[in-house]
Amino acid sequence: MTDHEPTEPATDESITMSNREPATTAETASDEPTGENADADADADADPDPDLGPEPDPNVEGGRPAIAATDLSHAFGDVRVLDGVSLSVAPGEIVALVGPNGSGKSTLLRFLARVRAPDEGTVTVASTDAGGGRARVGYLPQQPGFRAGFSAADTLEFYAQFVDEDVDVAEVLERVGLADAADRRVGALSGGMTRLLGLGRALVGDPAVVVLDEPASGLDPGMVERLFDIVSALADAGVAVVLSSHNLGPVERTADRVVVLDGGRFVADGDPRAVVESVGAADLQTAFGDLVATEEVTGR
Ligand SMILES: Nc1ncnc2c1ncn2[C@@H]1O[C@H](COP(=O)(O)OP(=O)(O)OP(=O)(O)O)[C@@H](O)[C@H]1O
Repeated sequence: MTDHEPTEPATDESITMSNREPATTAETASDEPTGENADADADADADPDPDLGPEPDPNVEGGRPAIAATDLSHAFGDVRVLDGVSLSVAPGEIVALVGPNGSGKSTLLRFLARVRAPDEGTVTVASTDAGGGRARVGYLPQQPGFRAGFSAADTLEFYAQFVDEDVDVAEVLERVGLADAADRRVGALSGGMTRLLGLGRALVGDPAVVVLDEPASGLDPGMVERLFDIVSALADAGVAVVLSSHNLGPVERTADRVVVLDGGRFVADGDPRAVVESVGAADLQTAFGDLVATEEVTGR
């Protein structure tokens, strides 16, 4: 840490989450527009017995999911966003969540990251080691926010304090393509670079589950490819990855599984080829248009 040590967490939702500790930005701040921070207190409700981890699932490769969401339902006022969706993700699996604007992807990802709890349903994350290691989820929110005055490296050093593992911040910055920007003030980073820093923050401490909300948004084509390469490398290392994206080309090439969310439900769930073939489409982009009923942002 340098002499510019951050004294408080950044300004958005969290990062690498641990059950009950550390006290991260999930508890202290949010990008939620309606004062939902109190919901972070409901994390325990979302994960009633985290030490046990998810139940074995015969549909999941290897038997036991890294993360399992069961029967999640949620409404914002009159708007029912999720209607009984369940999702299990195996270690090393890449699940891409796609859907129209406003279909509830970010909401679902927040539940998976356990920065807030759904009205109904549970989210359970496997412990990182069978003997009772804590269950952690690395999370990139849709709009990562940081203290503008600190450097990229100092920012990750700050978050490294909250994990047990030794963190090589330079290596994390290298992984996400920000090695040359290590000493740059966060306030001077471009939008895409800020997102990459958010990705780096999600990877601090090598969580077994990573939840990425539109990680490719705002990245140039080369960085989009690099982003999906990073995702593939994470999966190869056994990390369960759940991401949302509107970049359907890279999603089709990279994801093991595509889940299409529309109308509060999953309207397709399978490997990209199966989803494309299920509607006789040529590619995922075309299949997406056939699968989703929403023709405009309707508030759902
Ligand atoms: N905190 C909130 N308060 C009230 N309504 C909300 C809140 N968060 C989301 N919503 C509503 O829930 C619905 C789903 O929003 P969400 O951000 O999850 O969609 P999304 O699929 O991630 O959209 P996009 O692709 O545009 O990012 C929208 O109608 C949105 O207006």
